[in-house]
Amino acid sequence: MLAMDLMHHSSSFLLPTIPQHHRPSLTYALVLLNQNLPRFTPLLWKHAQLRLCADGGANRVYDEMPLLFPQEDASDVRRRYKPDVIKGDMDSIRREVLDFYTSLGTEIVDKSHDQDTTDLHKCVTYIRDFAPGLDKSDLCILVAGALGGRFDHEMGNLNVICHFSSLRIVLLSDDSLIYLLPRTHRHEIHIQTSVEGPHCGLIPIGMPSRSSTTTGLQWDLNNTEMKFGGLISTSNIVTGEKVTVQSDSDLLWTISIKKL
Ligand SMILES: Nc1ncnc2c1ncn2[C@@H]1O[C@H](COP(=O)(O)OP(=O)(O)OP(=O)(O)O)[C@@H](O)[C@H]1O
Ligand SMILES: Cc1ncc(C[n+]2csc(CCO)c2C)c(N)n1
Repeated sequence: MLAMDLMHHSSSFLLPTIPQHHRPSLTYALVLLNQNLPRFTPLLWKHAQLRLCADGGANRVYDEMPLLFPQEDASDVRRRYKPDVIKGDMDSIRREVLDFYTSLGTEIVDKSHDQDTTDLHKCVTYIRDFAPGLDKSDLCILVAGALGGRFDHEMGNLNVICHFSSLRIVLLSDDSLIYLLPRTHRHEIHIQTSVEGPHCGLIPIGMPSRSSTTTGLQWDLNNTEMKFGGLISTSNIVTGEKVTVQSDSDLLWTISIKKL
């Protein structure tokens, strides 16, 4: 059998500066959803080359970014955090917010005719089709405000990372982050112990896993079967700075984010 390719993962986007030697060296795009902005959103914003708001996500940037800089003038903060694109079905963004960012030159993409895909899906499509010649294997899409709200939205957000399984997409809230480990690769996860862990989970998504194997966890899997309704790995603990995962089915990786 051919050896499977290794995929590296690291949450270095949660660090104030991303070390140059870090593998993989990624380009980040940020999508802001219509849900409480994580407190570290300004950091994600700084690391990202492209920033999109999914419909009502623009209200969050408009309303909540100034709250993260209470000592500064709100309108200064709003002008500094100008999204490149607002895309969605436009049923949640407020008129004043739309007018404000339109006047600053933000690109507005109105997809109100599409009531079958979520606003996050629409934003990921935009990023995927942006710069068509560009190799997307070095691209990582950070999604702020993806968890901890309405359950149908949370499941919709998880469905987006499964739908676009060949893209690196990270769902983030104040408390945790989630991404997909495709079965097509072996995975090496570098743990940023200053900002994440130790609680983590591995969840088979879409179909049962007949065999998953890990290293670096307190409760490692050893050729273990996992399925919904049977065993899934929750409340696991990372024991060091490296976790490896290999499975015959796609798994969700989740790890807690430290409150600093
Ligand atoms: N409570 C929430 N929890 C998690 N994600 C959310 C939540 N609310 C919105 N989102 C995300 O933000 C995106 C934009 O939200 P927005 O409220 O504009 O969407 P919507 O489709 O108009 O919602 P609704 O179902 O309320 O009409 C959604 O596509 C979803 O990905
Ligand atoms: C089976 C089914 N369930 C729900 C919706 C509704 N819906 C899904 S995504 C979306 C857009 C949200 O901005 C809406 C309204 C649908 N179309 N099909």
